Amino acid sequence: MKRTPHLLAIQSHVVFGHAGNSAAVFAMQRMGVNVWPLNTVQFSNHTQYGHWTGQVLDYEQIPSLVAGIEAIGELPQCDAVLSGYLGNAAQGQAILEVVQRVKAVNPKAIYLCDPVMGHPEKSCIVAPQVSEFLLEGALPRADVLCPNQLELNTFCGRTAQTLADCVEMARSLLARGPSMVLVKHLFYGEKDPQVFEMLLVTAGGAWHLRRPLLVFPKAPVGVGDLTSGLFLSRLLLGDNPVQAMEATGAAVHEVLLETQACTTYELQLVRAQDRIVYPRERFAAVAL
Ligand SMILES: Nc1ncnc2c1ncn2[C@@H]1O[C@H](COP(=O)(O)OP(=O)(O)O)[C@@H](O)[C@H]1O
Ligand SMILES: Cc1ncc(COP(=O)(O)O)c(C=O)c1O
Ligand SMILES: [Mg+2]
Repeated sequence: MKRTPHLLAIQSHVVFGHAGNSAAVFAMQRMGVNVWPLNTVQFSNHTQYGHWTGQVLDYEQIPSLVAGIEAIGELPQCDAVLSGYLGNAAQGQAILEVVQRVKAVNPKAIYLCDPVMGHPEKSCIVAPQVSEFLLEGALPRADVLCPNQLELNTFCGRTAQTLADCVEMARSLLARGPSMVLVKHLFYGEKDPQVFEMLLVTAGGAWHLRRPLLVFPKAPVGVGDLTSGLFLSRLLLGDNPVQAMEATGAAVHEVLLETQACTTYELQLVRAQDRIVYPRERFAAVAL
């Protein structure tokens, strides 16, 4: 029997709605992965509502919780660490310690970093110094990096104008640490406004995926977290990076179609659960 992979997911939790672990955990479990959620914050709701209540986890809890798992002998089962929304930069350093610990007991384990940097225009609020941590601390240590366009631009210190720019910029990150970069959403000067585009770059090549751009009164939140979580899940389940990108694009599209049909701001993950696993449509990644 094929072993079920285990994944330590370190990102936000929201009591109401879907962002961070609250967007990704259920979908990753539905895809067939054992998820160990470790919540960096517990907020009432995601920050794009403009106000929220709740707390940031004390950063020392992160290694402490992982030490607890190690003490019961289960840490070597951990196949991957995912990090996303951080409550502060100290949590980031704590996660790097955890990655080191996991790799010490399972050298095959991978670290996927979704570098959630915040987006003041979208009211995505992230603590100060988190961006510096992601640029200096996380990038060199990540095996897989899943930025959105704004985050890619920040890592590279320039704004992409063309698709060729995006490819070049993502490739430049391969020299700085990760062996794989998935840009979850491309946005550049010459972009076709009718399509939603993703880009995957590895040492072996670059692939471009196009799926329909859907119209929402207010863009749903948590899409990036869902994308990173599903991409890592598919890799752990044995997909090659291109297959993982295609499966992820198709699954996320199904969630967004259901969300659009229900006219809700929050992602319709529960209603779309079967289609996350068995999407009706596939979008082929094209080698560039
Ligand atoms: N097919 C789509 N049509 C329209 N908007 C989309 C689509 N897929 C994702 N989005 C929106 O695009 C934005 C970008 O998401 P993405 O770059 O994946 O990550 P992040 O959520 O980290 O910014 C999100 O606001 C999301 O709601
Ligand atoms: C608490 C929390 N977690 C995670 C995110 C990241 O969400 P996204 O997947 O849209 O990048 C946000 C965005 O506002 C947030 O408020
Ligand atoms: Mg994001």
